[in-house]
Amino acid sequence: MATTTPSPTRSATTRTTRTTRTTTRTYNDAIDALNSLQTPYAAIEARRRAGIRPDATSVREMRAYLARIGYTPRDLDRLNIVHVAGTKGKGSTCAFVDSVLSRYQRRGGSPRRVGLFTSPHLIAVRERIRINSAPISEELFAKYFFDVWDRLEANADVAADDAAPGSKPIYARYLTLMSFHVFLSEGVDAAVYETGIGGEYDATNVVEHPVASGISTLGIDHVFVLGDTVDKIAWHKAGIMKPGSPAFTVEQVPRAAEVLKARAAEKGVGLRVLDIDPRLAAVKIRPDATFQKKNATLAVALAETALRRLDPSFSPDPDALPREFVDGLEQVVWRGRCEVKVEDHVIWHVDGAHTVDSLKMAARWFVGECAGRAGGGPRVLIFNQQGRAEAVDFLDGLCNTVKDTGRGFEHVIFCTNVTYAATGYKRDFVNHQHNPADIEKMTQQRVFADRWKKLDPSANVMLIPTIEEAINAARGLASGEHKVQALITGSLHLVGGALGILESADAL
Ligand SMILES: Nc1ncnc2c1ncn2[C@@H]1O[C@H](COP(=O)(O)OP(=O)(O)OP(=O)(O)O)[C@@H](O)[C@H]1O
Ligand SMILES: [Mg+2]
Ligand SMILES: [Mg+2]
Repeated sequence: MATTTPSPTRSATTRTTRTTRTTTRTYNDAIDALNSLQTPYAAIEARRRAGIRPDATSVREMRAYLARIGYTPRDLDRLNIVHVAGTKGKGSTCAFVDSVLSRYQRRGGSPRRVGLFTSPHLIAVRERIRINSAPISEELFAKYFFDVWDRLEANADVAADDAAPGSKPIYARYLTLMSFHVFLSEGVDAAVYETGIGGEYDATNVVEHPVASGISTLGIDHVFVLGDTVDKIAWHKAGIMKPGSPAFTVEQVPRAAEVLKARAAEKGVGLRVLDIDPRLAAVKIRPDATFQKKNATLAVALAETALRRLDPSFSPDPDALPREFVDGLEQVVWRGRCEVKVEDHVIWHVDGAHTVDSLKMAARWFVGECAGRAGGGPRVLIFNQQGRAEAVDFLDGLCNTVKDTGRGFEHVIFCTNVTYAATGYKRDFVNHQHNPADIEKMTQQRVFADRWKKLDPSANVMLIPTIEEAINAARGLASGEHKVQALITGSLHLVGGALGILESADAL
């Protein structure tokens, strides 16, 4: 083991170096070094102002980094990758596929080991890289993190035309690169990959021969990077379809469907558009909602395709899903999505939705849960979405979906993503991409509050600095026999911080 923590070298994509020098290489050292690879707020703003959008250089750069750590894209074929893009439902679809494959894995035979790569993380960075459904340990994370670090430095000049010599990939790309090293080193033979942003130019798109590609529900998100219309967004997502690999999607809005079809034809890919799988009628999908059945439908097709590749004797039954599929779908664990946690005085509804459409979905789910209960104490919303000005427009659908039931939120709390009142952020949540002054002054939360007061003048709107204090404020609203019915939503950072507090521990 080396005795010094490396400090990040200067690079085209890394602008500030914040790594603290220590003499060990622990998980915390790895997270500090990783955090130093975040593009700082000022640089993001400069790019935005200059209108710089991602292009093919990002995938070329990933190939260069892959070479520096000792792999070729061909090596990735050993991972038998299922690749998923989409605006919403990527993570859920990937979790379903992983859960099904893990059931086959546990039975023995094929696959021998299942990898899952998802983003963002909810509670700890290491949950983005899982083996047999479990986040890799802190020790393993630190080991592979610094392996990659050292290899990048030792081969700093390899493929110098495609990635600046001595540079390191930015945060999400580093984790993508590291996941390949983890999975290849640990003998994973089936891996499920969620794209980060988009598809065509996403770091995961260095994969050339996926076993199957899946495109989940498309809608509007990340407009600065991907474009402001659903057809532009669909173009990016369609970039994960590869000649020679089957591709699947679900019913989409017409403009998105057209683009997917056209790009599939261009690439010579047979794209199948799936209706909700009738075999799911016998499966308890949670939540019992159309969007989740679409995710499950896509997952079934992807898992069947992967299993057929891994085990030539596997043949899907058109009439019923095998036990492993049913168990995998029913018992999947995908935290922070449609979770209910019951305390003495509060029923918490926790969902990481953070787009216009998914927030409406989350609101409908909340209303449905509340409707199932007699009486019901005050309705409380805890909301945040940091650093995205357009997030104020997320509020209309959320407010109206609940209000349309005849009863809106009586109390609405806007807080920042700062976890704790006393100690600030957990290391895994440090985010240099936000303007610290905005968090300090609660600039964004004030805009949210003003909008909500217009949407629902009868609501009691509060601004509270941290997640911890927001949770305590909601608890303080309980009175009498009826429990507070609280919805926490708007951001996975918020939801991850909240789960950590509600479970008074690392909820992983
Ligand atoms: N198919 C869908 N259509 C609309 N909303 C969805 C769909 N699937 C999930 N959601 C909503 O979006 C939230 C996030 O789901 P999930 O983590 O699967 O999405 P994702 O595509 O991975 O999102 P992210 O952009 O955070 O990576 C869920 O909690 C749910 O409210
Ligand atoms: Mg997203
Ligand atoms: Mg996700």
